[in-house]
Amino acid sequence: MTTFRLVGVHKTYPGTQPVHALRGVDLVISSGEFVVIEGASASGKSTLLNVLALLDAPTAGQYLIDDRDVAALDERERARVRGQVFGFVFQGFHLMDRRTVVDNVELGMLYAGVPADVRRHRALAALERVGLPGTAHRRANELSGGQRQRVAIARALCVGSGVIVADEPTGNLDSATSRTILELLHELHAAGTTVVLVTHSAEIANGAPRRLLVRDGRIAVGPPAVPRTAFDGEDFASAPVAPTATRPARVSSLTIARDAAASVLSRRGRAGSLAAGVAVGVALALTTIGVSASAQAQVSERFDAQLNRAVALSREVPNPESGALVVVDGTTPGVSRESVATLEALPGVDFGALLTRNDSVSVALPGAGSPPADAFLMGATEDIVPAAQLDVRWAGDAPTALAEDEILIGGVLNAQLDLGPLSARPQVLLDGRPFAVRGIVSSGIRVTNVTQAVITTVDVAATMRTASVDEIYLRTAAGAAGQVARQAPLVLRPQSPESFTVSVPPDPATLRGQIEGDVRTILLVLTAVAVLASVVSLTSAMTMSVLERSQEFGMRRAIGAQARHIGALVMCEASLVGAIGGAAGAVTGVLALLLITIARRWTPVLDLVHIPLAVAGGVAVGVLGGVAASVRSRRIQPSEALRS
Ligand SMILES: Nc1ncnc2c1ncn2[C@@H]1O[C@H](COP(=O)(O)OP(=O)(O)OP(=O)(O)O)[C@@H](O)[C@H]1O
Repeated sequence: MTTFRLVGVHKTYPGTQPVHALRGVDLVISSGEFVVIEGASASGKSTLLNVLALLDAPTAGQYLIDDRDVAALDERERARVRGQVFGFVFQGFHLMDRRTVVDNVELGMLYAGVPADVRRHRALAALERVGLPGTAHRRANELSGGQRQRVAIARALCVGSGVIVADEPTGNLDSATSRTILELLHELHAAGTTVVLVTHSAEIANGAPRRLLVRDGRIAVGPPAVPRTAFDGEDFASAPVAPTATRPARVSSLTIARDAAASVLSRRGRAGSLAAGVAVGVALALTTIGVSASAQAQVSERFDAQLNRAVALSREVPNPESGALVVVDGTTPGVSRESVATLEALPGVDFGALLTRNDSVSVALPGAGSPPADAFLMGATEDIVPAAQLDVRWAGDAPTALAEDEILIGGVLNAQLDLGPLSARPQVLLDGRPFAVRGIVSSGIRVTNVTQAVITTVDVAATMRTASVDEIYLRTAAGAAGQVARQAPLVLRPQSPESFTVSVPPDPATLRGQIEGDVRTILLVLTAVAVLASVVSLTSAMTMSVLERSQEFGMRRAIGAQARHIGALVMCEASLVGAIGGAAGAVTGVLALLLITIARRWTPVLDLVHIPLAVAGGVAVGVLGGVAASVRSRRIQPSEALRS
C-alpha cells in the first residue's frame, strides 16, 4: 500500500505581497481512499492538490510518498514521478479538441514510453471502462461535456498507478451529468482506484467516504482515513506502487514526430497559414534565385551577341558604337603622326588620331570690345572626332579634316565668348590671327578640358605654342582594346613603355562579370530579406500558438511529459510546417519563375537541385522560426497553465 504523507507543508507564492496559500498542512492519504477536499474559494484547495500531485513543490515541510521524500525533487524528477503515480482530471477537461478520442487517451502513455500497440489496447479498454465504447475515432470536440470528462478520466486511468486527482471535475457540467461522472469515479474507486477530488459542491462532498475541509491554508476538519485495499486488477489501473528511482522512460524521436504530425494535421487551418508564411519566403527566394540566373544568362547572351557582331564587322567598317578606345598619353612630346601610323598597323586597331596639348592661348572676337578669354590650345589630326568620341555640332557638313584657318571650339568657351549662330560662320582671333569656327565641341568625356579648348591642326598649334603632352586616341575592334592597350606602349617605346599612361575602357568580359555580380548580390540580399521575413513571421506566429496552447502543454506536462518533450514537440511541429511551406514555396517559386521568364521571353534557368534545397530551406526556416516558441513552451509550468 502506498501512503502520501504531508508533514508541516507550507506553500507561499512570492510577489510584492506574498500569498501564504498553505500554512502547515499535516495529512496522510492511503492508496484506495476516496478523499474529497472542500473549502471556500481561495482557501488553498487547489494548491493542496497541486502539491499532493507533484504539480507544484512545497515551500517548506516534508512530503513523503511511502518513505521517499519528494518535496525537494527537481522539476525533471518531479515530472517523472508525477507521470508514474498520478492521473489528472480537470474542470476544463483539457483535451486536444481536434484530435481523436483515442489519441487523447493515449497521450499520457506516450510519455511513459509505452509501445504504440499496447497504448492503443489500453486506451480502448479504458474507453470501454468509462462507458464510451465506439467513440475512439471521433474528434474530441464532437463529444458532449459529460463524454469529454469521461475521456479525461479514461486518460487519467491509463497513466500513473491508479491514483486520480480531480480538480472540480464536475465544475463545467450540469447536475445530471455531474452525478454520472461522480458515479463513475465511485465505481473506479470501488475497483481500487484512489481518488482525491477538490470540489465546491456539498452534494459531491456528502457522498465521499472521507472529507477534508481546507480553511485559510490549513486542514480544519479531517475525519480519520478509511483505507481500502481491494483492487480488481484492471491492467490500466493496477495496484498503486510507490515511485521508484528508475531511469525515466525513453520517448523516441519517432513517437514525438508522429505526435507532432498528428497535431499539425489536426489544426490544418492554422498549420496552413503558418506554412503559407514560410511558402511566401521560400517562393520569393526560389524565384529570386531563378530570375537571377535567367537574367544573368540574358545579360550574358546580349553581351556575347554584341561582341560577336562587333568583331565580325570591325575589319570592314569600323563600328563606332562597339569598337573600343585606347588613349595613349605620352608624358613628353615626341609621339607623332608616325606613331599613330605605327599603332594603326597593329592588329585590332581600326584607326587613330593624335592630339597635342599646347600652352594656353588668348581668344577674342574680331573687332569687338569684349575682353579676350584664355583657352587651352590643342592640335589634332584628322580623325580626332571619331577617335576621341567628341560630340561636335558642325557648321555645315562635317569636313574630313580641318583647314589651316579652321578651328573647333569648346562648348563652354563658345558660351563665354557668345559667338552667335554657327550658320553665320563666326570667326575668332587666336593671338590676333583669324580662324573660322568650323564646329562646337559640346562634349567629349575622354578628352579633359576639351569644352574650354580651341582645336586646330597639329601643325598650326605647334607654330603657335609649345606642346607639353601628346595623346593618341585609338579605335579598336571590339574586344581588342585590352590587347592593344598592352602592346601600344611597347611598340612605341620598347625601352620605356612605362613612360606612357594608357587608359582603356573596361573589358566587356570584366564588365559582364561585374554586372552579373551586381545582379547576383542584389538578388541574394533580397533572398536573405525574404527568408528573414519568413523566420520572423513564423517565430511570432509559433510563439503566439504556444501561448494559446499553454493549457494543452500544461496538461501534457501534468501527465508525465518532460519540458524537453514539449520543446521537441514544438520544434517538430515547426519543422513540419516549414517542410510543408518549403514544398508549397518550391512549387509556387517554379511557377512564378516560368511566368516571369515566359513574359520576358527569356530562357528560364533553374538548377533542379534548388527544388529540394527550397524544401530544406523551408525546414530551416521552420527550425529557426520554432526556436523561440520551443524555448517558451519548455518554460510552461503545469500548475500555472492548468489554473483556469
Ligand atoms: N500562482 C499563484 N501565484 C500567486 N498566488 C496564487 C497562485 N496560485 C494561487 N494563489 C493564491 O493562493 C491562494 C489559494 O489559491 P487556491 O487556488 O489554492 O485556492 P482554492 O481554494 O483552490 O480556490 P478556488 O476554489 O477559488 O479555486 C489564493 O489566494 C490564490 O490567489
